[in-house]
Amino acid sequence: MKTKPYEPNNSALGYSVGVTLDRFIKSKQDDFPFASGELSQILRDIALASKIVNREINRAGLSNISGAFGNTNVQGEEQQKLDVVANIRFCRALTKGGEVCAIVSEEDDEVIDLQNSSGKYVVAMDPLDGSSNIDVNISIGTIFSIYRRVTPVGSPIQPEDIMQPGSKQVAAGYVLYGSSTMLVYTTGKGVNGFTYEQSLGEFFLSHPNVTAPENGSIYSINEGLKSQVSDGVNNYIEACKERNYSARYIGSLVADFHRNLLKGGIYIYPSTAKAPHGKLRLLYEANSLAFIAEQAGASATDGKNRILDIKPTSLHQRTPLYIGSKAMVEESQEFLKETEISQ
Ligand SMILES: O=P(O)(O)OC[C@H]1O[C@](O)(COP(=O)(O)O)[C@@H](O)[C@@H]1O
Ligand SMILES: [Mg+2]
Ligand SMILES: [Mg+2]
Repeated sequence: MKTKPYEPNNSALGYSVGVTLDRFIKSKQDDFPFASGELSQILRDIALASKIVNREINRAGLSNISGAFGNTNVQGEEQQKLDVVANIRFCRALTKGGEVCAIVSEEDDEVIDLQNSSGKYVVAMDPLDGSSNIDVNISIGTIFSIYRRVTPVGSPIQPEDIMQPGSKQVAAGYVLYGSSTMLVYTTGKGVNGFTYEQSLGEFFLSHPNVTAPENGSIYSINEGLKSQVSDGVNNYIEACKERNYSARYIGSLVADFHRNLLKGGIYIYPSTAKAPHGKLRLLYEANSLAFIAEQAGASATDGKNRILDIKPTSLHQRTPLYIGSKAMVEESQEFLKETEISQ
């Protein structure tokens, strides 16, 4: 029998759909720290939940899951129905996936123990970030960090399994529900971004090996906080203005971070008079994005210390955050030091 190798005539297609997230994960599995397939499964579970959440978000205005849930979470913040829905979807996917033993979620005051005697991983997550933007059709996100538990698999979960510094993350990522939906993640070997093709129900590699510009000309801060923040922060923002930098602030951390990561810029949520430890959460906002930032060549500090070096002391701990292009983060720290010295 005559045979021939498969040689598709790609010019007939017009475009190639490219590499799916699933294939990409498989092709990179050997890069993973423990390479047994469990971490790959967690990433798949997160991708699956994000597709469901994406669908819920898209139709929120037409369904009864928009608006407030009528409850406040442990942070004293009003929960939106979609915060609750997203939390359930991600927790369910991670439970059914079978690789996770515990979940830390913004929406749950305590650690969720999945009672999974074979789960080697702990996930910390902000199921829906930027929830004040849900009902006004503005970009929102999901943020996640994955850690390997440190105590023996099968034994009861211990605080040291949960309270690990960000430098111990084995993977982290975010999903941006924006003008298109994207999943961006790292396993400590660079950062890759995938765009969701809704009609095919698949994420495709669209942003291979993301690298952050060394410097930038975008600054992102809630300027309504001006009277509450330090002189150092205000002086740095003034310097940005004098250079005609662009002010861009969406109010969804994932969206603000993503833009600055690709275009070059800095996102600042400093300590304020009302929130001396800042507003953002270390375990499932700052750590995840700091890991991605560093893997892309950017950086993240709390104004003094590298975010990834901070040893957490409480589950929903907050931290100031200066994150983005290396040169901008460094310069902002110089402004903070100068005012500290002159005070
Ligand atoms: O309204 P502010 O104070 O500028 O806060 C905005 C920040 O708060 C957050 O919304 C907090 O996230 P949640 O929506 O997950 O609580 C960030 O996404 C965002 O950057
Ligand atoms: Mg958030
Ligand atoms: Mg949230």
